[in-house]
Amino acid sequence: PHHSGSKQTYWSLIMVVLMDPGEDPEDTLRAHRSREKTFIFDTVFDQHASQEDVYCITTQHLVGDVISGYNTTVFAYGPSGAGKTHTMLGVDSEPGIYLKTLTDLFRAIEETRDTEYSVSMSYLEIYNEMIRDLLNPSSGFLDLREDSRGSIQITGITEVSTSNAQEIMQLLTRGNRQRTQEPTATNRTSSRSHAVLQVTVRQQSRGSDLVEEVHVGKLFMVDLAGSERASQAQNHGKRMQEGAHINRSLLALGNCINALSEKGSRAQYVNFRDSKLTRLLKDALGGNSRTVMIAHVSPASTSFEESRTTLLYAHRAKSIKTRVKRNLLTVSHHIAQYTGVISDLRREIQRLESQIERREEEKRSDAGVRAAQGTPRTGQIRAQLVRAFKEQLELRHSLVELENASIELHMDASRHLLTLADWEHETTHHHTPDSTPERDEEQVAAHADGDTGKSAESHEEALAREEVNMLLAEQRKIVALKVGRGAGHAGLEQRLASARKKASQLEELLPRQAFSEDQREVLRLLCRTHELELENTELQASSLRREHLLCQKDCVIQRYHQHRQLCEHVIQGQRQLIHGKAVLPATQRLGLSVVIFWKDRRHQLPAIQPCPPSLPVTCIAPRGYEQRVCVRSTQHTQPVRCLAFAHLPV
Ligand SMILES: Nc1ncnc2c1ncn2[C@@H]1O[C@H](COP(=O)(O)OP(=O)(O)OP(=O)(O)O)[C@@H](O)[C@H]1O
Repeated sequence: PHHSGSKQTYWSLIMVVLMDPGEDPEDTLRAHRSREKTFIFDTVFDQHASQEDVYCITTQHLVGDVISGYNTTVFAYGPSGAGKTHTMLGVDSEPGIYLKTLTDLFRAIEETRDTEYSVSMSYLEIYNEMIRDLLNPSSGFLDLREDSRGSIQITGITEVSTSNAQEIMQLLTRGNRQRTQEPTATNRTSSRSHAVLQVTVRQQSRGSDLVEEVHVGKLFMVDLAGSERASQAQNHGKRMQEGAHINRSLLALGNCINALSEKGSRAQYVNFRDSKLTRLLKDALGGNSRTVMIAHVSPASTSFEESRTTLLYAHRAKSIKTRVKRNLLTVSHHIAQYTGVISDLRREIQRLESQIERREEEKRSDAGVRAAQGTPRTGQIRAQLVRAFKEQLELRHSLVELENASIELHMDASRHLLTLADWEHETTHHHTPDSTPERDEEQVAAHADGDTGKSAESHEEALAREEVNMLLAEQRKIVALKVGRGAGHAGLEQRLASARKKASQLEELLPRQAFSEDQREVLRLLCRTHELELENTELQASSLRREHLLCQKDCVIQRYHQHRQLCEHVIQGQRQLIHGKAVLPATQRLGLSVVIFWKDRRHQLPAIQPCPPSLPVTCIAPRGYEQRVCVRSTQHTQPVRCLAFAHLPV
């Protein structure tokens, strides 16, 4: 029942009862074999639901999500002729979800001030496992590719930017006319392909001077081809072949839905690669997307089987859990800024060069000042001077790029080290409370033997360490490129210094007497440009350094936080011992319980290692650790309950 008291109708139906048409209510003997089934969904619409009702309840809430940078998907699923295209595209008098969503999206964007948005859309169909651009059908079949981040791209697809709802409806209707439609036994205008309308919303806001934040929200609206039973569809030849393709991709979709809905209870391999449709909907199905599935069924008794399979699919799809995260891209401005400075300077040089040329031509035509013109040698020197200046610019550009790469590498390495530290913290945390003296002794012995504890080290940790080593090696290479590798391998810095020297030598070579005032002016301008460029570069470098410092400070804060947690954990343990809450193993009760911090040389993080209770205690720091506290005691005749040493890093 729906209440139409207000302007908007609210639907509170959530149950579908699928009744078996072959069932005789009088036949009590077959009652227990009834195929009647009840399904519960988030919402159910009956034949009275308007396009507005369906849109408001299923899709409207996704508009805000897309604007905030989330991936969202709506797809219409169901047998042929059940009304999928009607729901998604609709007709001019009753437009469907496509147009209503886009209208709301543009309205929401218009209402938001101070933020820059750009919206683009593409419309494609998957017909017989081939992708066609519905906005530019003459472009042939397009390729589907997965980029390095795992997101799906369609190469060469037309992206249209428009905010006019009318224009969009025209585009979509025109696009839909290009869609492969054929009359079938079940639908006069049956869509023989899957249609996908993709809307991308980019929201740009300047977070700081250096880093720009970009939220990219994607909305997929999918009108699937109708599933059909070959026997009922009575299709032949081409139609049958299409039907087979449609059914195959829908089967692949069904398999994915099955596998995904069973995830969690038991591990399942989800094969998205079986069809273009599932590859395209990968994120929408089980990844980073808020997804709405609108299942369509016909109330006709002749459609009982289709309705049953559709409802079963939809029911399974309901249990799929996706992991949604906001798509945030941070665009580094470092390189852009430096490149900006350099191209400004290039423009300046060009201006100076044309000025020189212009002046020279003016002088050539002016016979009176011919004497003041430089000799051919002067012209050569001047050309060399400009070349030297250009060389300096190129070198500076390369240096800036190297600096940026080095910083990125450093930050990557820091992140890896923090993860490793976390891992170490976790393992220690894990080992300490339930460590037995025997195990502790084994561990220390293993460390003493020079074993770094590789057996205990997980494969992931080994990989992470390898990655850190690679990053550090890369960093060393960059340093070598910058400062050089001894004789014969001059670094960029050295080359820049010699280019500077060369330029000043050339300036010295210019014959002073033959200098016209114009030439002097040109050189003065060149010098000024040099100075400005230097100032600029220095400013950029210092802001880069500042940001790097902030980043480093973040890392340090995080490290201290981890360290504090570790200390709290130790203190808590010791308190428990003091108050007698924790029971020590018999051997330990008579011995010395010592907690020692070792300082990790590589990333300056403390590692906690309980010592064996047997006395005397000799602590050997594991390889890679710097020993900060060493406890040696032979004095304990009395049982010592607890001693704790905590050596905090400076
Ligand atoms: N709720 C509705 N109100 C009015 N007409 C409808 C409704 N649903 C469907 N129709 C009409 O029924 C016919 C079939 O619907 P539609 O083409 O949307 O089905 P479909 O599921 O997309 O089929 P196929 O998978 O074969 O493409 C169309 O003429 C459509 O206008």
